[in-house]
Amino acid sequence: MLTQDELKQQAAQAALDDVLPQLRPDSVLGVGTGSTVDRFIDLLAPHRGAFRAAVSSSERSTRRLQAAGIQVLDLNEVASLALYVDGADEIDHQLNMIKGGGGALTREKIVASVADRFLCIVDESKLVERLGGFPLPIEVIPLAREAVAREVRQLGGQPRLREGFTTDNGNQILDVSGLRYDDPAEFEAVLNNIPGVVCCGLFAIAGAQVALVAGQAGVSRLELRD
Ligand SMILES: O=C[C@H](O)[C@H](O)[C@H](O)COP(=O)(O)O
Repeated sequence: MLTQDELKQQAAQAALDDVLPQLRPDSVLGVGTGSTVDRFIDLLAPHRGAFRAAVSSSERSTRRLQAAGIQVLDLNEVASLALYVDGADEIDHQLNMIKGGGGALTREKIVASVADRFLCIVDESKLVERLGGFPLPIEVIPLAREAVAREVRQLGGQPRLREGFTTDNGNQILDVSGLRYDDPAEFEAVLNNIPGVVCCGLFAIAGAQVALVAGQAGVSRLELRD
C-alpha cells in the first residue's frame, strides 16, 4: 500500500513525463504551489537546461525554483504560457477544483488564467464526486473580513479565519465549510462578486484541462474534450 506521500511523488513524476517532451529552450512554464508541486520542482531541477524559465504562483515556490537553479520570471514579463502545473485540494470528474489549502489561490488563479493548459497533479484522495468536503478558502481584504463572512453565512457557509496566516498579497483567508452548490462555476461567480473578496478557491470558471491522479493501481489521466 503506497502512502499519500508516495502517491504525490508518482503524480509529480507523471507530470514531468508529460511536460518534458513539450519543453523547448524558449519555453516558460507556469508552476503552482504545494507539497505535490514541491516534488515536481525537485524532479524538474535536473532538466533546467531544457527550458527558459518558470513563472511562479507563490513566494514558497519561487524560493524552491530558485534553489533548484531555475530562473523565475515575473508574470508581467511574459506574454503567454503554454502550460501551468499545479496540485489541488479537491478535484471532481469535470476537473473543477478547490484550491488554496496552502493559501496561494490568488496567484495560482492568475497564473493559471494566462496559461493555455492547466495540468493538475493529485493523489487519489483529492478526487471527489462532488466538491465541498474541503473547506473553501477565500482570500479577503482584511478590512472586509467580517463583511465577507456575513455574506458567506447568508449563502449557508460557516467561515473560519485562518489564524496567524497572511497571504503573499498581504491579505487574510476565510476557510468556509458547509457550502452546497450544484454549479461550481455559477457559485464561483457569486463569490467573486462579494466586495472584499480577492479570490475564492473554486477553480471552475476555468478549471484544469488534464488531471493526473495517482492511485494504488497507477496514475490515471482525466482529460476534458475541447
Ligand atoms: O494554496 C495551495 C494550493 O492550492 C495547492 O495546490 C493545494 O493546497 C494542494 O496542495 P498539496 O499538493 O500540498 O496537497
